[in-house]
Amino acid sequence: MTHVVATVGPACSSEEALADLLKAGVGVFRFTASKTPVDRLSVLAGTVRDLADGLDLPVELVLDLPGAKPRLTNEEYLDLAGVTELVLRFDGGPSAVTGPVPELGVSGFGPSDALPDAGDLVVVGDGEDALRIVGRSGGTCTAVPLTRNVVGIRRGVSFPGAGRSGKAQELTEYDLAGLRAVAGTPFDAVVLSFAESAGLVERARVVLRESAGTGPLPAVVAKIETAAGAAAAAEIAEAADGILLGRGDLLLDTGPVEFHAACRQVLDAARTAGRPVLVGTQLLTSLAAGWLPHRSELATVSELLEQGVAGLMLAEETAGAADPVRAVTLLNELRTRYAPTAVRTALFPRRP
Ligand SMILES: Nc1ncnc2c1ncn2[C@@H]1O[C@H](COP(=O)(O)OP(=O)(O)OP(=O)(O)O)[C@@H](O)[C@H]1O
Ligand SMILES: CC(=O)C(=O)O
Repeated sequence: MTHVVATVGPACSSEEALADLLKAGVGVFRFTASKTPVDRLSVLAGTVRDLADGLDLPVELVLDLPGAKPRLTNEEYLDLAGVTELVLRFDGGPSAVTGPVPELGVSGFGPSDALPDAGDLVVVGDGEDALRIVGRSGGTCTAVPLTRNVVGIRRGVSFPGAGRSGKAQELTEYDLAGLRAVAGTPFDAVVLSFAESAGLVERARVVLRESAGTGPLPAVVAKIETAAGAAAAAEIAEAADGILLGRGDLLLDTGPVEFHAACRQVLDAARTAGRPVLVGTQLLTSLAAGWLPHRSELATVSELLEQGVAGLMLAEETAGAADPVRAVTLLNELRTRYAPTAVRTALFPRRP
């Protein structure tokens, strides 16, 4: 059975909104630790579990750990309309988004990392916005916006051409702290972002085992979202309990031409290893832009349902868009039409 997965965010964090999503067909909630500390997410996850129990509906709860990715540090939205120039500070310090020249801190750059230079492009989030660097002085760049949208909170940033794929990856201090905090929380699974090797999954399991003692372990889901991750999908799928195909970041890394081949590589590897695969990002985002969804999104979602993927994950559609219930309702209707299976099986049965 294909599960409807919803990302929790500002558009759906009230109890009423979460209950509405459960009633509309959400079977799995994803909590992103890139935006909110794990202890607060654990409390919210407990609320969702209680709501589901009260409605007598099954639910699984997934904690998504962000991995190493440069991010903006802003705690407030930044409307790019009317902004002609802004400052990017690569020391990870706080942002100041009000004022004629907004300042955005960027975290995730070490002292030896090469900074972008004049002429380079900075892509914000999944590509909703882009900036062009026009000058650099030490660790600070000036940039001009190429788009006019509203920049969300702590969005990831990427640097096309710089290629993050293949960078040696370790669990970050933040992810390690998240893994240590998971024991005893309601989470059924943790997601490791930017997985590019089986080793990352194995190291995470060791940390989980150390902190869980003899208690049950959450499942470990590897999020594959780089070309290097797709190339290593077979070994990652063997090691992990499930795969999340993160199409948002994947496109930023592969570029548009290799994107489809990389997605296929991941889906094939998960199927061969017999692991559940969730597919996420920009499944029904067009619903927020107009009344009817784009035909290409409808076709992709319906095909993924026919293929029998284990889950389809809404991100911005439920976390940030105006009408999360509408997106979930449509996904549920498509599921009934294209993947009609009455039997619900848990995605992540608890490991001993
Ligand atoms: N506080 C929040 N918590 C979760 N999502 C949020 C929040 N505020 C806004 N959102 C929006 O919800 C969506 C979740 O994005 P996504 O699933 O890509 O998570 P992410 O990987 O943490 O994001 P990013 O693209 O910034 O790396 C985005 O559109 C994001 O802007
Ligand atoms: C979900 C996610 O992180 C992505 O699509 O990149």
